[in-house]
Amino acid sequence: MIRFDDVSVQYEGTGRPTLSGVDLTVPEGELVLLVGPSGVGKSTLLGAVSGLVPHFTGGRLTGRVTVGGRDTRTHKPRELADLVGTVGQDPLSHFVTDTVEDELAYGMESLGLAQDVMRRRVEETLDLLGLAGLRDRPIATLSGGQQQRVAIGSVLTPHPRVLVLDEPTSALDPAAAEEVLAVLQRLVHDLGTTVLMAEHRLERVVQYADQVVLLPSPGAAPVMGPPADVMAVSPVHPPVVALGRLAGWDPLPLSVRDARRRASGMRASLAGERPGPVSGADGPRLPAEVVAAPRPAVRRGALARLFGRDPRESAVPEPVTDATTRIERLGVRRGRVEALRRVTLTVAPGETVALMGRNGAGKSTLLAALVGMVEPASGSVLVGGRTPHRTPPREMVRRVGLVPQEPRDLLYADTVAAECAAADADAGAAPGSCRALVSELLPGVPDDTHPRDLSEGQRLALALALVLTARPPLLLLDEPTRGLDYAAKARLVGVLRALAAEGHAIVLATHDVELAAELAHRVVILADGEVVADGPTAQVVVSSPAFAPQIAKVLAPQEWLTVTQVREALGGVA
Ligand SMILES: Nc1ncnc2c1ncn2[C@@H]1O[C@H](COP(=O)(O)OP(=O)(O)OP(=O)(O)O)[C@@H](O)[C@H]1O
Ligand SMILES: Nc1ncnc2c1ncn2[C@@H]1O[C@H](COP(=O)(O)OP(=O)(O)OP(=O)(O)O)[C@@H](O)[C@H]1O
Repeated sequence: MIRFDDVSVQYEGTGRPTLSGVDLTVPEGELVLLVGPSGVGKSTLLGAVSGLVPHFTGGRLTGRVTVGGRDTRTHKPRELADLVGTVGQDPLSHFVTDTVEDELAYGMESLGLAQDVMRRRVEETLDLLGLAGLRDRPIATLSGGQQQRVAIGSVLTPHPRVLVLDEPTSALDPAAAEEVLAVLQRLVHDLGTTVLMAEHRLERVVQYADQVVLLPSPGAAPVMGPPADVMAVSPVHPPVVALGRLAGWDPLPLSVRDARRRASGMRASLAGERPGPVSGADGPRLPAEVVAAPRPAVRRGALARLFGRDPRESAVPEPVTDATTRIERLGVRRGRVEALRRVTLTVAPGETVALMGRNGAGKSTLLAALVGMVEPASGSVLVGGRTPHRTPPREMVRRVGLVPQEPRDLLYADTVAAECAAADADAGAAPGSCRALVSELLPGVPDDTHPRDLSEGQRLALALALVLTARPPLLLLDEPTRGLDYAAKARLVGVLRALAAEGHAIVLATHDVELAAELAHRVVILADGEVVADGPTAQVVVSSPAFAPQIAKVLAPQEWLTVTQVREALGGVA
């Protein structure tokens, strides 16, 4: 159904091709998963199928890509619309209408489908993706995960024969991700739809794949095969595969269920052991330049963007008195929605708290309240002794830094180097501090690249580095692992642990249960705007089918959370 014949893609201004001599066949009616490290060219490969590469991205494509027999170089994306449905990494940039219902109908309207067919499919899709309650909502007021569901729904309604999905579950809560994957699997099994999907969170998807395509490194030939075979050699793999490799299980397990069946011996060997602390397994990994920098910090450009004001005017340093973040009986309204209700929470210096909960539960709203971007309807918020929404941004930035869900919101310069130079200057940090952080988080990001041309993971690494350069006492991260591969995630964990050890308080809103297990001292679960659980990570997540990491599910009722803990307890080597 999809064929690549000797395909290479090279972007302008880059020294070497991103894809080189790719030969690949995706058969009709299969779900094929595309995996590989951040920035390796997954989005580029998907773009060549939907025709976005090179028509919209620029660069030079040689060789031939055909979908259902149509050459994507001679057919514009518009001329493939009846055949291929595409969801990109940034749903916001794809929306063409204003409301949920209109967006679901748009693709069918452009294909000229009959009114009654359109009506029926919109209703079906609203139900299928849990969007019925949001049908009249302006898309701009939806949470990140709600938007991602609309983006997926809008490509399903025209019933294309081929679906091309770039990280379709990156903003979804664990249950929503399972629902979406079940829908995709049904399309593949019942309608013979062909699905080509890139995803970093392999723990969510690998068990659904018929075949896996691995791009091992930029420009290298892809490796394609049955999931277990590719996982045996892949540098990116989910925790159950890491556990299987550690134990030498053959065939490798791909799902929690497979691993549980194999794990009785391992459970017995671990019975007398107690899980070590998850944090602290790796030493601190802050680059020297950053550790050496004095702690100050105004991130001017970024703040002007976030707050609509430039906080440069007279940044007079003053001591931060109360370092504990205190939220009491906080209520926040957004439009007609009561986004937070009676939320009480404290975060002490040195503590890392993971905020979890379904899409739309209020996580981003809580982070927005901590930086003063939304105003409480009731209750109080204190950060560094100040009430955020009443405090000038130039004073708040010395107390709190936010990496938003969409990293693009922080980027405004023309090159990576210029962004970093500005961040160093704003933070009063040693020149090179920000750059060292980018390289630490994701090596291989070129200095002169325009931030617009970075891959999703590279862009996130840059945004993280910009905020981390200022080393704010309270660091807020909204879904910080979107687009990051496992290695980049491990490096992020190292940097954040080092910051926590230095006394920074960290709050991360995340759907990434593996990240929470690795990093968080405490997990707070929000449901419909209220706190429904708040406690030590192991206690909160181990008993939760939605929020438990894979290792906890495999080894329950024992309280193991990560492969590193198991490896250390068994005293073995991976
Ligand atoms: N329009 C462009 N112009 C120049 N370089 C680009 C462009 N688009 C992507 N690149 C570069 O090509 C490489 C591959 O990017 P791509 O987005 O395909 O990677 P990816 O595997 O999807 O990454 P991620 O997992 O982080 O999403 C990156 O180094 C990126 O900086
Ligand atoms: N401007 C707005 N007008 C109306 N409702 C809004 C607005 N902004 C957010 N909401 C609603 O407030 C609720 C909380 O949104 P929030 O973005 O805090 O959720 P979240 O937990 O971060 O979700 P996700 O996991 O999807 O990112 C959602 O139901 C959302 O639709």
